[in-house]
Amino acid sequence: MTSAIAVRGVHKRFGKVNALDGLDLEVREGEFFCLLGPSGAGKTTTLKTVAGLELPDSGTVELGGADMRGVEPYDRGVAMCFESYALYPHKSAYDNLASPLRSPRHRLPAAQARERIGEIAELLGISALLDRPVGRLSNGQRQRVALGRVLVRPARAFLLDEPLSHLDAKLRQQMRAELKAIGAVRHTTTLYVTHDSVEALALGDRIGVLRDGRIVQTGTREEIWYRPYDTEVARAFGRPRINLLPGAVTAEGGFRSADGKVELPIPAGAAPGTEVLIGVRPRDLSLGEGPGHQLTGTVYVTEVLGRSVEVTVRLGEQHVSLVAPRGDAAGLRPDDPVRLWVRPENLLLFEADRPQRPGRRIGQ
Ligand SMILES: Nc1ncnc2c1ncn2[C@@H]1O[C@H](COP(=O)(O)OP(=O)(O)OP(=O)(O)O)[C@@H](O)[C@H]1O
Repeated sequence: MTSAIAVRGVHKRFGKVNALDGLDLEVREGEFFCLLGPSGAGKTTTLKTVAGLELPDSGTVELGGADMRGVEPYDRGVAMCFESYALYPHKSAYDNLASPLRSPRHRLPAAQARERIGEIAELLGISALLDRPVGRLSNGQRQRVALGRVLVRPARAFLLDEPLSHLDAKLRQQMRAELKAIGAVRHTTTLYVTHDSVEALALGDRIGVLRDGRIVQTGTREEIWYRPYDTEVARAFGRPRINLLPGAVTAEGGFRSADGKVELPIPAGAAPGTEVLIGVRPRDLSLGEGPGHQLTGTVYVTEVLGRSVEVTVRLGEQHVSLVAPRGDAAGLRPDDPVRLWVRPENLLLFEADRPQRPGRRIGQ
């Protein structure tokens, strides 16, 4: 099957900065693909390269199987929404939404245009603002108009650059839930850029993790969550963050922490003496006794997170955090002894981190 978007071996330099360093990316037809990466990873440059607003130094961009070399942005048929949105400040929100439908290529009869705009405005919660000049809207309202401007016209793909970043937390969460339900989005290949892993997990049919201008891992949320490529990917997903205990593989093939206080069987084969990190997510550690590996420690601190409690436990010289239902953690005080348990399948094993090179996961 041809990919809707294929980026192959793209390099892009700005002076001394290697913005894209051999980027490979494939987005399938109709897929909602999230590109996740920290600031400066090359997310915006990737979108601009697909849109044709930046030209690769080398490598290719294909849309629907066709090489885009020499094809102008306007002729690529993609619709892009920038974080720094370009709107007409003196025109009304309605006119801003309508302008793409007045271009020769996407012209719609007035009644049909009104219907389409009404529908998108409704879904984005901006119906009441349509008569207002965009210059007098809040940042969050303006951002929704900018998103609407992209979604209003048919496109072969939507390229969205942090389109919810200016919304307050509540609206952002609500829009996140609604965005994928918008008919146009459901039926159109979407490449969505974000630095927010919660957003990527919530929205992405698949997620591509971008680092230093290259994709380090592509997968479904389950693949990225359960089989992270390395410690940095593991740390990027999940709050509180994954616990990573340093130690080494023993002569018997188990794990012993660096301080000698924690011993665990390991989930994958690794040579004795190998320096490793054993990873367990806070929600996979439980208080008390259960069908898994048992650990003992003392309470360091507890913090209420709504209906659950984050408990930080001292295990030897290390701290681990776990998230427990409020009932289980009620009454725990600093220095109380506690027992913990973890299912063997929830342990992840990584090579030790080295400078500039996060430890890779060991095992299948
Ligand atoms: N036009 C440009 N001129 C010079 N350097 C640039 C230009 N555009 C991007 N860069 C540099 O290329 C690198 C990647 O930038 P890019 O904007 O793609 O990252 P990003 O992942 O989108 O970051 P952010 O989340 O901060 O927007 C950065 O180091 C940036 O400073």
